[in-house]
Amino acid sequence: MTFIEKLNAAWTSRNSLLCVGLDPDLKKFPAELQGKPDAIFEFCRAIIDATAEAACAFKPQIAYFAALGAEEQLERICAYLRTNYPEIPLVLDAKRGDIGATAEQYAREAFERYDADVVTVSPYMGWDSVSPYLEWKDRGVIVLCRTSNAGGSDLQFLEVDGKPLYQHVARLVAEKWNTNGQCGLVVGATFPHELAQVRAIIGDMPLLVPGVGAQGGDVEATVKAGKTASGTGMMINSSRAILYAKPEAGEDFAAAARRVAIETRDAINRFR
Ligand SMILES: O=C(O)c1cc(=O)[nH]c(=O)n1[C@@H]1O[C@H](COP(=O)(O)O)[C@@H](O)[C@H]1O
Repeated sequence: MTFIEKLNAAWTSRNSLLCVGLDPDLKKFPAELQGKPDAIFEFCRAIIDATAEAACAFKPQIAYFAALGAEEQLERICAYLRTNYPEIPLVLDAKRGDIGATAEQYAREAFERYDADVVTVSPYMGWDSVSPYLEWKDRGVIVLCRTSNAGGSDLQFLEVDGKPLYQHVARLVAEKWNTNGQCGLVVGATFPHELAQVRAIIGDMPLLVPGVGAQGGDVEATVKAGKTASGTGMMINSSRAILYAKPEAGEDFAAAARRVAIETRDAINRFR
């Protein structure tokens, strides 16, 4: 099964467009996990089990693991997802970008070491920096287009031939790079107008849409701007708002995460 087939099946069978981001930050962990040698794995496993019902995808962000030398715990989390939730796409958020020979190694890291379904990459170094990932025909590549952060405008909004650069990226990926139907784009929920522009350019290509929750993106505007005719087309990511949800009476951290994940999924579904 290819990445796109798996994602389409997950959208339909799980009735969800919510991607749960795994950005484990030790400082924010609950007291019971503090000081444990495999706290990152335990935290992520509890979050995965608590939120899987509401998720169409999981997205570990590699920096949170690599910064602590905790890649082995990321390997275990990816293996846990593969074994227990094989139907849920695993998005490795690494935002790679380098010359072809190095990109081959990054692709092996993403698709062999972590066995991810799809990896995020930067388009900045062009075709030969992205093509090594596309050699993995059953896997996916999600290219940064209009990122959720304010500073993304520094380059992505530059006018080139009368159009902003992010629109050139959208067209390039949709028309030239996506020959095997395995590409997607990142567009932030903080830019719904640009999300609609991108959707108009790319047809039904999937979008990773971070920025709801902690970054304040509007769910209604996001869904209306980015959905396809079938009411899918997006993995709408939320990380911190789910991972570090404040427990209500009687809840532990995982129950709080589950409550917020379900609320977020349902809020998204209202506008599909
Ligand atoms: O590629 C991404 O996932 C990404 C792209 C982008 O434009 N903005 C963005 O926030 N992200 C990632 O999405 C997650 C957002 O986390 P929260 O703001 O906590 O929901 C982080 O892991 C970011 O690294």
